[in-house]
Amino acid sequence: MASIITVNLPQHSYDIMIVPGSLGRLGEYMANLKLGNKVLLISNPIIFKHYGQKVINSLESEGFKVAHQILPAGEQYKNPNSIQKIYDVALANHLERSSTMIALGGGVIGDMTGFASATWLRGIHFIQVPTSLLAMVDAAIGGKTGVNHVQGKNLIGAFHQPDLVLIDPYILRTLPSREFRAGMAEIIKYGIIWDTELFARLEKSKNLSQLWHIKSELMDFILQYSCQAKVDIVSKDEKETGLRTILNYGHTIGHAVESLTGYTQLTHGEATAIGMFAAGEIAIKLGMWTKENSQRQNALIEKAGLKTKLPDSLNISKIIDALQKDKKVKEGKVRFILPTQIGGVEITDRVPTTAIYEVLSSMRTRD
Ligand SMILES: NC(=O)c1ccc[n+]([C@@H]2O[C@H](COP(=O)([O-])OP(=O)(O)OC[C@H]3O[C@@H](n4cnc5c(N)ncnc54)[C@H](O)[C@@H]3O)[C@@H](O)[C@H]2O)c1
Ligand SMILES: O=C(O)C(=O)C[C@@H](O)[C@H](O)[C@H](O)COP(=O)(O)O
Ligand SMILES: [Zn+2]
Repeated sequence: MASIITVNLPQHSYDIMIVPGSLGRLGEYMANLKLGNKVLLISNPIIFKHYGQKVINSLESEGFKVAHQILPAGEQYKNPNSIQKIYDVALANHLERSSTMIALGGGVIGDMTGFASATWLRGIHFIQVPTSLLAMVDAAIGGKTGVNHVQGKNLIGAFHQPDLVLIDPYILRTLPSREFRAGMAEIIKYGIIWDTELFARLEKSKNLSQLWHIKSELMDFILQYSCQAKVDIVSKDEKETGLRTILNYGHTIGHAVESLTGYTQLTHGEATAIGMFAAGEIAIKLGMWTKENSQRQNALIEKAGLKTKLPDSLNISKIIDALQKDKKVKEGKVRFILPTQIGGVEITDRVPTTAIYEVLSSMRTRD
């Protein structure tokens, strides 16, 4: 079922189109936006092989002049070096202020293309064509763009909203199951921080770990409600001065774990699941939410095939140190998003280090 969600922001509004089979119509949708005719398509080898030519044909049939740049796949390549490569191609192809960069990929390609488009000529047009579940429900929406620093996740970046987000759910058919499960982590996040109806639907579903076990009506519901949750939050607080911070649920510990494992061991969704489990345990310790609710959250995480143990290689003190590099740190204090009920969280800087230490210790596979 097709649907359009409009993101209404003070400076720049745009549509998220969720339309099955729409990838081959990207050129048509873009033509309607009346953007300049030069386009730089950014993708990775895996995704480009599946979908690149279809997208190029669609754009060229509408008269767009298309250049493309393929970047290596993987979170470890989400770095300033890849951005330099995008700039080089933008220069070689004379991209102008009216030109557009298109991200055809998961969150890694989306975040990097967004950042390159935010900074090239101080900002050009940008279109998100998310291909992973995680990017469809989260990364492609809301204008957070950027790259990692070796020591910290997404430390370099900019807010830059896209002109269009085109979601073609059929593309998910080629997504590896591990990546599907990673997307489920952010979907469960919306259930905890915002939407009790979404949470209840996830609870009712027998399987959340494989696309082919989920009925298409449920998948439609999940895409629609997750995108809507993100839009509701971002449209109230575009630049994360308050409410938007709750979208970081599970990311405080999750990001530390990602950077300490060199961005290679865990997917972003897997690290977020670990972070949500930890946040739940910390909230129980502080008397902020019940064991029963925590079990409901953790049952969804498990149903999505996501693990909640820390990788063996990690040292707990190093995780605690790494929390200091989180972007939410304010006046030297680490801020956590902790659950208080299903559909509600609180932002707090009052988490004793001992509580973090105890929880993380309990999450090791060995003592
Ligand atoms: N900007 C934001 O608001 C935001 C939100 C959430 C996450 N993120 C970022 O997004 C990134 C994670 O995104 P991700 O989970 O999409 O990872 P990803 O971009 O690395 O993609 C995951 C893997 O799936 C493959 N893939 C993607 N779509 C495919 C398809 N349709 N068919 C076959 N293979 C496909 C990719 O090639 C890649 O190997 C992280 O860097 C995270 O920080 C950003
Ligand atoms: O859009 C947001 O805001 C989020 O926090 C969404 C997160 O899922 C996402 O991983 C985001 O990139 C994290 O933001 P950061 O500011 O902590 O890097
Ligand atoms: Zn995330």
